[in-house]
Amino acid sequence: MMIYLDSAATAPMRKEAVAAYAEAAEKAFGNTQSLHDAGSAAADYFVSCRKLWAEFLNVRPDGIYFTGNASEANQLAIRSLLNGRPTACRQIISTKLEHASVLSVLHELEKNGYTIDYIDVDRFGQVDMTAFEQAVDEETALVIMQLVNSEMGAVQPVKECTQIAKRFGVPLHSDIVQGFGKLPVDIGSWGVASAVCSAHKIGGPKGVGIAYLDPSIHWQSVYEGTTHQNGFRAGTIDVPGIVSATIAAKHAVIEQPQSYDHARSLQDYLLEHLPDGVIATGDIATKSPFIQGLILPHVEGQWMMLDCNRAQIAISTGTACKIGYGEAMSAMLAMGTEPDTARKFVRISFHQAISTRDIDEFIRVVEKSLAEFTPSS
Ligand SMILES: Cc1ncc(COP(=O)(O)O)c(C=O)c1O
Repeated sequence: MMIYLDSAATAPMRKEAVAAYAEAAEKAFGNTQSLHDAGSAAADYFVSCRKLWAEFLNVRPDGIYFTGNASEANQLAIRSLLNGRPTACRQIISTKLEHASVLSVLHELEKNGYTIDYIDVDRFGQVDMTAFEQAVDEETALVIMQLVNSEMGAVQPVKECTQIAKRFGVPLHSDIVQGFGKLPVDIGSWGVASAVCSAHKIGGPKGVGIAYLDPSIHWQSVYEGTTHQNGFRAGTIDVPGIVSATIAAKHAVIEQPQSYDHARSLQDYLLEHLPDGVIATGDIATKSPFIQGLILPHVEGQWMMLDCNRAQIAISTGTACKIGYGEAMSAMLAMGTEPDTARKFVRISFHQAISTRDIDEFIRVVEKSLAEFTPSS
């Protein structure tokens, strides 16, 4: 059986989430907009899911929206918030460690007259808070700060950044995809304007994104004339997918402290047994233990990934959304890593079913690979 060390790309579905999908697909197949009983049954499920997500995030239920994935949720939340900001505010503050779905929106916004201020990060991926504080002012339109970086696992101080931004009346959007259900998350008390989660990273189905938009903040839909979800997102609502995502989230939230401890023990075990010459990236004391970057001594990440795959171990060379575009190590470059070193990067990521025996097997394959592939070969 495959040893799956790539949960940051997507996690296996929880069996409770699969069962919940099947049940809701039968009982709640109606269109939530329909006025007959089938529509009402679907709408009831939808309303319950909104309430539950509001509890998970500690926010108001009328701020919860569902989308086709977190990439779409990032895009819609960012654009909806910007549409509600004064036209004179044209500066956006973020970092180069954001997910591709955010970086691509920023790229488009830059072409449309916004200035993007990418705050420097240190070699561990931590945002420079002095530079951040100096960059925000009344003319800032939006701050975009992810919670956990998907390549290195660096955790950003989202709460502190939100407080600083709020002093100037600036909203903050946070992509919490790699943090929700893994680290303690309290969106309500952090005070962020918007946050985004993805169901498939926590054992839910592919194709469900969750967005929170603070209902007290002025935002404007990117769609015209849609009556779905308060205009935030157009289209018939995927109730079975949302029910399944909600059940997955419920389990992830309940199990979060144990999952964290488990990931931490796997990370520590891996670091104690690292093969000679392999360097662990990130600040172990502050990073997410669910994601571990490794720099190999003389082998390219792509090569190691293929070698592991031959041994039935799934790892990755970075975020799945960028692979194939020659940018897999862009986060590392932002952290000041040389391109040659960045190419020797692999990422492994953990979930509940991984054991230290799986880590032993991974180490054995890496050691064998490194020994076989000498620089002169
Ligand atoms: C930090 C982060 N944000 C957003 C996404 C996009 O999630 P989805 O696959 O639901 O679009 C990912 C997935 O790789 C991610 O790691």
